[in-house]
Amino acid sequence: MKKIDQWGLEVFEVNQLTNGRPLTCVTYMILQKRNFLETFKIPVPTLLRYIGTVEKHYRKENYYHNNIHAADVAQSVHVLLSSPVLSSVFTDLEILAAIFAGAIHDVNHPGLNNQFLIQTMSELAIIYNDVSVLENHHLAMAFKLLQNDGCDIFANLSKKERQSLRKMVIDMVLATDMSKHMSLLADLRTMVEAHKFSKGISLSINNYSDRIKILQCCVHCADLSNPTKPLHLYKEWVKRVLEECWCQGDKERNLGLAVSPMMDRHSVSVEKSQVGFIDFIVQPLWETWADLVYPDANKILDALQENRDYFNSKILTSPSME
Ligand SMILES: COc1ccc(C2=NN(C(C)C)C(=O)[C@@H]3CC=CC[C@H]23)cc1C#CC(=O)NCc1ccccc1
Ligand SMILES: [Mg+2]
Ligand SMILES: [Zn+2]
Repeated sequence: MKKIDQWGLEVFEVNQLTNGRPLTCVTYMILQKRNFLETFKIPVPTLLRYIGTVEKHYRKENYYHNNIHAADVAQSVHVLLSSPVLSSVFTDLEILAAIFAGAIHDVNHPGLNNQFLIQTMSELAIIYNDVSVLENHHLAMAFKLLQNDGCDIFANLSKKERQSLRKMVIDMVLATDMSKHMSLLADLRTMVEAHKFSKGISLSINNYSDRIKILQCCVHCADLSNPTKPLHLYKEWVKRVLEECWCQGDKERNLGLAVSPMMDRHSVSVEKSQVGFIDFIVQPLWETWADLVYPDANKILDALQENRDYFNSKILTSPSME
């Protein structure tokens, strides 16, 4: 139980121990730990039925975008929102929404990215008119499953709470679309700069757009947290994400489509691209988040630096080793 509060939970072990139900286990433990089952009158059987159904709708055949990733993101959100700097900032409803968003944020992911779905004019791209196709699908699926018999975990929330939670979850999951990354990061930077002037005053944000911005970044950070975890976990995620990308690359090649650089198993240097991923995407986001919650995320930032140095050192040695 106490491990549920730690950064770097052995989520692959949890997957083994739970016979492939890490999401159900982790989500239950988090809500239990936060006493949300009482606060929001969520009956345990209803929770297990709903989250068990959601877990089944994550595709186990995906190397990366599966229920283990969902459990990892939900638990990472839980730890990030436990940051002392954020302790009295968010309401229980906002925290419930963020953990729920983390748990469902990739449900029924096809193991293909938006670009592929759009280029092949897939059913999903037609339904969502090429706009955040995957992210809209994950949301629609998650809320649809709530309507299954005995699955409405939010049945005992007030109408107002249900509407507010639904809006926040939609805003958070849509923000996990990487095409939104740069604008989200720019907004977070602006907020952190503004906050620096109100030195010392604890993070007091009273308008929805600033509050949701931080929650969106929290879920986005959790979604991009692989490089900040203990190296053995990070390496397992790299293996999985590349395997999934290369499967897509193979499909693109077979369809005569241009193979995106990251998807080509013959071209990518794993180490070089990981360093690129950290330098261009992960580090800028995490140093801004670490600024916001200073000093609570310093250890995470150090782990990121160590992992980057590890992959960077591998680049320097591999050419000469060949
Ligand atoms: C654990 O590694 C990873 C974990 C996740 C991702 C994700 N990438 N993207 C985009 C950035 C291509 C997504 O939209 C995915 C869906 C949502 C969030 C992030 C996901 C990429 C890698 C990687 C890598 C890797 O080795 N070089 C590839 C790379 C190098 C430089 C810049 C971008 C990618
Ligand atoms: Mg996603
Ligand atoms: Zn994800």
